[in-house]
Amino acid sequence: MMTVIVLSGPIGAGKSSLTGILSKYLGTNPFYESVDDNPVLPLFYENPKKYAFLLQVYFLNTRFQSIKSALTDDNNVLDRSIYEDALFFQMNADIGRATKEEVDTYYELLHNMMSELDRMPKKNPDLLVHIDVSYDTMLKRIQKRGRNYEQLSYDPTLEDYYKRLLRYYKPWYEKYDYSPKMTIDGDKFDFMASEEDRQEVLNQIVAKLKEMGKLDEDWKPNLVK
Ligand SMILES: Nc1ncnc2c1ncn2[C@@H]1O[C@H](COP(=O)(O)OP(=O)(O)OP(=O)(O)O)[C@@H](O)[C@H]1O
Ligand SMILES: Nc1nc(=O)c2ncn([C@H]3C[C@H](O)[C@@H](CO)O3)c2[nH]1
Repeated sequence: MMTVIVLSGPIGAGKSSLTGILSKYLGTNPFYESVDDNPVLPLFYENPKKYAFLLQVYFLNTRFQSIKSALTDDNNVLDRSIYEDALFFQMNADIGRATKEEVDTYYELLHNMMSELDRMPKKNPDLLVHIDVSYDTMLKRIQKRGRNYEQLSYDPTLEDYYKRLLRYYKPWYEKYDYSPKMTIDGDKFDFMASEEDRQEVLNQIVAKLKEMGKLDEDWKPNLVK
């Protein structure tokens, strides 16, 4: 059975990490967001006002490409949903980093591209797994990962940007209804360092997939790599 799982959550929540862990466990394919190979991301952090729109179009394009492959392929796990793109752009527009014309053009393009998905075998993911984190956890992980342009030492106004992002995520997740959804407590579970925590998180996701009928009741991971 073809199952598409999408991860969501703020910067540094652990989406890429969990995408890797989960896809390995389920024996499916991971699809990653374009970050280290993204030529616009450093430009954006250097000059957000100038590059917010370009970055948004860049992400929309790469995300659309991975959705097209993921929705036609077998079983997949996607690192971040396309539904979060509008959240990012709305927030950037609200703090004056995009003009009204850019916002309108972006939304029209987004809707136009999303309507193309109607032709796909499936339009929405089967499950959204949201990683919930506090500001402190988010910041710790951003520091641990160490991308220069995401550090507060690079730009102290990022503190406000990150706190604002967390505020935008709450209502976004509550409203999200394109598929069943579940939350992982990213403050509580250190699924990178603790084997026990990792297993607990995987168990929660597997239990949800079983409850949804996406995995058989007696499903066991094939741990032979
Ligand atoms: N649950 C966790 N416990 C401890 N460390 C974690 C956890 N999740 C992620 N990390 C660490 O935090 C850092 C950020 O994780 P990751 O790159 O997976 O985040 P992300 O949500 O994909 O971020 P982005 O939105 O920026 O792509 C990495 O160094 C990772 O090892
Ligand atoms: N402005 C903006 N809009 C987006 O849609 C978007 N999606 C991701 N990102 C940034 C966050 C992390 O630094 C980095 C990795 O997630 O990329 C975005 N930034």
